Amino acid sequence: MATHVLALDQGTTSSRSILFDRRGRAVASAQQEFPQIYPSPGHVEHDPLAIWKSQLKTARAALRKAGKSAQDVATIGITNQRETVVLWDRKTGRPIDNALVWQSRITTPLCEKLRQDGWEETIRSKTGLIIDPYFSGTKFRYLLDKHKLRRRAAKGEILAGTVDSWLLWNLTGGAVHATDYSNASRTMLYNIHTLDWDDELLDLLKVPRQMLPEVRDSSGEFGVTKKALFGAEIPICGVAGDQQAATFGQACFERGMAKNTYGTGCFILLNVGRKPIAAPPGLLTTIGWGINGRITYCLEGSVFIGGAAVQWLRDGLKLIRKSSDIEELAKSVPDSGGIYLVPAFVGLGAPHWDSYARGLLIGLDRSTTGGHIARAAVEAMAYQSHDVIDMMASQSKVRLKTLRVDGGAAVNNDLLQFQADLLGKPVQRPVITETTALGAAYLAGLAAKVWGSTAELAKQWELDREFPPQLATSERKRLINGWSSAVTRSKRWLAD
Ligand SMILES: Nc1ncnc2c1ncn2[C@@H]1O[C@H](COP(=O)(O)OP(=O)(O)O)[C@@H](O)[C@H]1O
Ligand SMILES: O=P(O)(O)OC[C@H](O)CO
Repeated sequence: MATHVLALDQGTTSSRSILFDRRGRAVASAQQEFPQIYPSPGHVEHDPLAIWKSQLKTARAALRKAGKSAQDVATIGITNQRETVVLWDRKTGRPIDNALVWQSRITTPLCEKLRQDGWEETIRSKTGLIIDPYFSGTKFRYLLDKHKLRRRAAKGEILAGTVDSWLLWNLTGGAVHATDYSNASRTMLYNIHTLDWDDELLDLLKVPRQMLPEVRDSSGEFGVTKKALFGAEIPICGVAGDQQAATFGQACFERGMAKNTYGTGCFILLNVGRKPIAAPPGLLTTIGWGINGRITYCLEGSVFIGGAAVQWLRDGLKLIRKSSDIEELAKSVPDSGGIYLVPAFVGLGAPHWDSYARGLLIGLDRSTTGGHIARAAVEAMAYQSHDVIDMMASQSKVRLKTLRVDGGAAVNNDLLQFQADLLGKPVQRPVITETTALGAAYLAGLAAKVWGSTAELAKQWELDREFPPQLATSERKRLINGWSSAVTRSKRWLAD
């Protein structure tokens, strides 16, 4: 009997596949990086075929490593870097151009124009999003304009989608053009109240509905893989954007439960229940997942530079050799010595959304060492996450019950302790931190009846370590005031 679930985790810098058993344990995994393409400053692209080929290769490798075949796999779940868009030809399956990656700022002028024309409120109320090049809508329009494909798109000859749809199309041999609620909610074209592509916004961005995927439950049927790919057909029963999948993998099933993923950036999602509550300033309302047509909504705050600041210390300043060395260097000093690093390297994301802000290191004197800077870089992840979580908790009327954490930098105990200290709330790290892939596996496995209910999944969540807050309120306030004034100084740097 097929008892395993294969998760395909298509990330920004690499494709990963993990095979899970019934108890949610990773049996085997494989990962492959693929090239990042930077055609001009602020513009990032991927080759869609490199995405597909690397994903397929890792899926096959994970099965091989586990000594399993397609017959052992009950279902596949897909999770993906979000907002990144691909256009392809329905007949040939060939991509029209490189994928425009979520980080790309290429549509900044178009977004500026939408803002000037007063679309902010309409877009916010319909989609839960703010106007920013981050989201897919303006990217679809950019590619349609660039290749003059609107007429063919309107006839359904050109298809468009986020990375999940692109993988689904290839996995099913061109039989299925679909996405799930969570990915659709990141396009700036999807109405999160009516649960449909929004005609007014499609018109505004001149995106023909015919090219867009059908939107389905995150946990449900998405077709089967083409037999030639794995030797037998495997049902695909789960799809979700990677941050939503991580929230699901962390078993944040109840209102008030939140997760923070500390990776290149930091992505915080708070489950707010069955109603799409309006987000506080600077935050987004987004769809977490849909199961049997029932939607769970989340508030989201995305911090663009988290662990990437540690990479900068490694590659730019050469203060450390590998990312994990940051821990020892940071421990060489008792505190940051009043140093703050605001890593606004690509502007600031939530809750500030200032694309003109730039990085700032402040408070230096002759006693400053690499240790202080290392500490400031780690603390910056916690400060930025604090700003988002504080805004979520104080202005949304949803009480934060738990903060669960994951991502590559969540191995850093000092970071998590500092986070708990800043929030005045405990932080919980689970045993399994591959929560993105696990979430995709759970969504697929629920639909394929590998697991019976979310209650059963919640029981599988296991605590590795809890970090209780230890700092006095006055000290917490002092630190946060210092941080806030550093952030203020970094804002609008380029604009001025
Ligand atoms: N011990 C550590 N302390 C702080 N940051 C770390 C540590 N180990 C890794 N990182 C950072 O975590 C990030 C990698 O996390 P990961 O979840 O793999 O990222 P992503 O999925 O966004 O590529 C890198 O930016 C790296 O610098
Ligand atoms: O691929 P990641 O982990 O960097 O995640 C990217 C996010 O989905 C962008 O919104």
